[in-house]
Amino acid sequence: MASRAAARSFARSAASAARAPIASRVLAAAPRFAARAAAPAVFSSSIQQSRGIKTLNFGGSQEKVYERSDWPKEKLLDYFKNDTIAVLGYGPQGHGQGLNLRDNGLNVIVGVRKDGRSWKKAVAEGWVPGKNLFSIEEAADKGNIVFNLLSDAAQRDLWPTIKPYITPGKTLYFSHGFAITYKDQTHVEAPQGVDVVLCAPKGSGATLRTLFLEGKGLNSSIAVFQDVSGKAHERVVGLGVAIGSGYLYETTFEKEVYSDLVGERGILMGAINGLFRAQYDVLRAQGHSPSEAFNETVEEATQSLIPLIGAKGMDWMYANCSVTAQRGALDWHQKFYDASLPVFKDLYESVKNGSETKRALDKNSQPDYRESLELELEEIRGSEIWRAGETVRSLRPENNK
Ligand SMILES: NC(=O)C1=CN([C@@H]2O[C@H](COP(=O)(O)OP(=O)(O)OC[C@H]3O[C@@H](n4cnc5c(N)ncnc54)[C@H](OP(=O)(O)O)[C@@H]3O)[C@@H](O)[C@H]2O)C=CC1
Ligand SMILES: CC(=O)[C@](C)(O)C(=O)O
Ligand SMILES: [Mg+2]
Ligand SMILES: [Mg+2]
Repeated sequence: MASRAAARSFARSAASAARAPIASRVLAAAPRFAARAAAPAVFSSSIQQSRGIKTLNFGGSQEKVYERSDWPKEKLLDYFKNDTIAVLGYGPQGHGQGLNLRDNGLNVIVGVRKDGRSWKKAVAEGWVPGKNLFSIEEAADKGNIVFNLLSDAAQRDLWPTIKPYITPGKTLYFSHGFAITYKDQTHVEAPQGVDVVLCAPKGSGATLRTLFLEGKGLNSSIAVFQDVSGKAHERVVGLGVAIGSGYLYETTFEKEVYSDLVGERGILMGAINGLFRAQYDVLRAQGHSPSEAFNETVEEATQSLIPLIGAKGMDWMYANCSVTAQRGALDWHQKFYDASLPVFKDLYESVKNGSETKRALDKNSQPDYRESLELELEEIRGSEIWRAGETVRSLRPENNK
C-alpha cells in the first residue's frame, strides 16, 4: 500500500514534470518508489577509480567508462597540437564530428569528392576549398589522424584509393566496426604501423552536433583494433571527447558493429516502424479515424510516454499511466516479447553471418543508391499514417501559434 501511495505521488510529480519542456523533464528529480530504498546493493552508485575513468555497476556488471572531465579544452588543444585530423566524408557524422572538432579548436580538414552533395554542404557550412576542404586523396595525404567517415559501402569501394595514404605512424579512425570486422567483404585490412581505433557516437551525427551546441554530449563507444604507438587508447579517448561525446563506453570493433546493425534494423528503426504500422493498420481496419489511429500509436508515444522511459525507465513510465493501462501492458508485454524474440534472433544471425553487410554493400554501392533510398522514404512519407502525422504535428500548440 505504501508503495502505491508513493507511486501515486510520483505520478503527480511526473504529471507536472510532463508539462515542462523535455530537457527539464529529464532533469526533474522526484523521489523514487519507497520500495526502491530496499533495492539490493547491486544498484548502488559508482566507485571513482581515477580522474576521468569510472567503474560503474551496470545492472550487476562492472564496466569502465571514460569521461570528458579529464579532457578540458586546453588539454585537447595541447595533446593534438601537432596533429591534422582529416575527416573523410561529410554525411551526418562527418558534419557533426567535423564541426565539433573545428569548434573545439583542433586542426581539422575535410575530404570529400569534388562538387558532390557533401562538397556543397561542407562549403555551405564554412569549409573552404584549398584551405580546409580537399579531395578525399588530398585530405588523406595531409592528415595524420584519418577519420574514415565515408558511407560503409564507400569505405570498401575507396579503400584502394585511400590505403596508400595511411602510412606508418598515422592513426586510422572509424565510427563503425563495419569495414574492419567484415574485411572478407570490404577488403579493408588494418595497415601495418598504424593505430586503428573506433569512436562510434550512439546516435545521429545531427544529434551529436546539436547536443554539443547546447553544451551537452552524446555517449559513444570506443575500441582499439591495433595499437602500434602504445597510445591508441588514450588517443581515442581524447578524440572521443574532441568530437563532442559525453561518456565513452568500451567495446570491440566486432561487438560495436553487431550491436549497431541489430539496433538500427531492430528497435531503433526497423522494429519501431513495423510496430507502429501494424497497430495503426489494425485501428484503421476497425473503423478508427486516421487522426485517432495516429495519436494513439505515434504521437502519444513520442510526445508523452517514450520521453518518460528516457527520463527514468520503463517502470517510471508505467507508474505514470493509469492502473488500467499498467495491468494491460504488464499482461500483453510477454506476448509481444514472445512474438518478436525469434525475429530478433534471425536478425542477429543475419548480422553475424554477414548477410546484412552484403546487402548494404551491394545496394549502397549502386550509382543511384541515394535516389532509390529516397524513393522508399517517399513511399513512407506518402503513406496514410505519416500523412496523418504531418497534420497532427502541425497542430501541436508550439507549431500552431
Ligand atoms: N549516421 C550516423 O549518424 C551514424 C553513422 N555512423 C557511421 O559513420 C560512418 C559515416 O556515416 P554517415 O555519416 O551516416 O554517412 P553516410 O553513410 O551518409 O555517407 C556519407 C558520405 O559518404 C560519401 N560517399 C558515398 N559514396 C561515395 C563514393 N562512391 N565516393 C566518394 N564518397 C562517397 C558521401 O559523399 P557524397 O555526398 O559526395 O556522395 C558522404 O560524404 C559510417 O561508418 C556509419 O556507419 C556511426 C554512428 C552514427
Ligand atoms: C544513428 C546511428 O547510430 C545508426 C542508426 O546506427 C546509424 O545511422 O547507422
Ligand atoms: Mg548506431
Ligand atoms: Mg549504424
